[in-house]
Amino acid sequence: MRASVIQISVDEGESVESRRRRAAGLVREQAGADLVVLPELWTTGAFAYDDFGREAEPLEGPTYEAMAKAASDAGVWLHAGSIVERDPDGPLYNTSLVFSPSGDLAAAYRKIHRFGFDKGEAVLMGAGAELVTVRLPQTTLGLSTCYDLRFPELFRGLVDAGAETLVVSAGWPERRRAHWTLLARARAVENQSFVVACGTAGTHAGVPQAGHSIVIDPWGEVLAEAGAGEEVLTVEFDPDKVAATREQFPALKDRMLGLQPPLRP
Ligand SMILES: NC(=O)CCC(=O)C(=O)O
Repeated sequence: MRASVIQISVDEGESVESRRRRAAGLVREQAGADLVVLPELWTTGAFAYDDFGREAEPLEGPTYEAMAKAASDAGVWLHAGSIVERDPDGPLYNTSLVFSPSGDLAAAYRKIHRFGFDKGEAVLMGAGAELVTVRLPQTTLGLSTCYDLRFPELFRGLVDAGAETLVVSAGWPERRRAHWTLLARARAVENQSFVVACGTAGTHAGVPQAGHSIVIDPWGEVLAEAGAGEEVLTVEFDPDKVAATREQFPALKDRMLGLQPPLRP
């Protein structure tokens, strides 16, 4: 299986419209890949909170249109990263879109863990409530977005739902790059799954981005890692390695579910 991870640069100097055109062009160039992945909120930038309201779009808005067409032109499964979704009956959401090679929407995932504590995304957006997996011919994807990476129970839930390849679409800052790499590898090892983690390059809202998109196998080995700048990371991997790893080292079978808190303080 061949995956292309598009670590696009998100900088204020470029308009959203221009970046949308460029992203669509980069997706088209990946014809022949099985899976193409874009990062979180690459239209506005994950930290450009002041732009969220202005750039919010309906689910089937301009980014949806451009990405559906790019997926079908390239004939690839496309995780199109996330958009600021304006729900007509509710708040804004940080919503990831996955398209099939015919350009049909296969899944939408609303980010569950919002970043910012008591500001930014955490107050500007609503929280998703549903885990989302997507069945591809070669593997089952489990979807997550950026800050979700810090919450292992989300990934365990995805594995319980059949995920074998955990996709992390992110806009992770350079300041915490060590956490990004460490957590991505931990999620791969503890879930005996591939991790395909796509971040952004560039600087927006004064926040330099980490880049360093990374693809990790179920044993925790790094198959490919990007640098800091804009880059398309291409990697081949064997999806059967998930079943083989889980069989050879069946740690997932030793889970002790329903542990109780101590009886005495
Ligand atoms: N966009 C995000 O979710 C940022 C997450 C982050 O910076 C962190 O977890 O650290």
